[in-house]
Amino acid sequence: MAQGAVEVEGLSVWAGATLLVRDVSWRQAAGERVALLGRSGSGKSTIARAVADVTSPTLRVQGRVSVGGSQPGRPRASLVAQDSQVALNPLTPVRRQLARPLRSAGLRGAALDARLTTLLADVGLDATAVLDRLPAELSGGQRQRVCIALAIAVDGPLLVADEPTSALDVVTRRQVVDALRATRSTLLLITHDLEVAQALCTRALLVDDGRLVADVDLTTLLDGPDRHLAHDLGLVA
Ligand SMILES: Nc1ncnc2c1ncn2[C@@H]1O[C@H](COP(=O)(O)OP(=O)(O)OP(=O)(O)O)[C@@H](O)[C@H]1O
Repeated sequence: MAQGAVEVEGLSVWAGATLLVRDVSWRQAAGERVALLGRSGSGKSTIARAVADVTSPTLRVQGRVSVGGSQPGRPRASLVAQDSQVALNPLTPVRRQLARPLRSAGLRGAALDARLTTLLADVGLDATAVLDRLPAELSGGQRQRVCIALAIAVDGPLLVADEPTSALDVVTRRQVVDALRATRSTLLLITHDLEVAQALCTRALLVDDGRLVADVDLTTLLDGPDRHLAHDLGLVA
């Protein structure tokens, strides 16, 4: 399997006797960016967390998720979660959290510092303003961007981004979109912002009531023959 290629087969997620995700399957080519779209509560985050293998222990996951190039004992995906507060260690300054994956990749000294600066600049942050702060000392939007920088620093074969731009202003949103595009990672993107989806992806998987109901081209979904689907799922007014 090529580095970053994704195969999801028969993925189901249960909360007790309730089926939250029903027998979902798809494939992504290495480097392909795919949007997961659907109305609120349809199961997108649950699918994303199952793919990233960070599902809450109260849920039962069935099915197979393979990511080409993932290493045994290491996460198969980096997750940019909706709640950036949870993703970061509250007691550790940003510098140490971001430096950890870079050190694992062999960076030290001036090369490490330079990478920290460019990583943060790519998400629109000034390194001197954030590196020595704790997550709680940052604004919500700054924290969200640190999470994205962290996911990019990990440089895994797959990036799963759950509403990565929802807390950001228009200018910062554009910077984050550019940073995500620049990673060249395979991306599974969850968003309610169709402009962001279009800026990053050409393909969309549509989710309704825990099922995958369509695998479509985003252009035909928003402006072409599949537009009725976008209406039915509440993606457009
Ligand atoms: N740990 C859990 N235990 C029980 N039910 C859960 C759990 N996590 C999610 N659910 C339920 O699963 C369903 C899907 O939730 P999910 O967060 O995946 O939806 P979503 O499409 O990402 O929604 P949104 O767009 O609002 O973020 C919801 O009905 C939710 O209440």
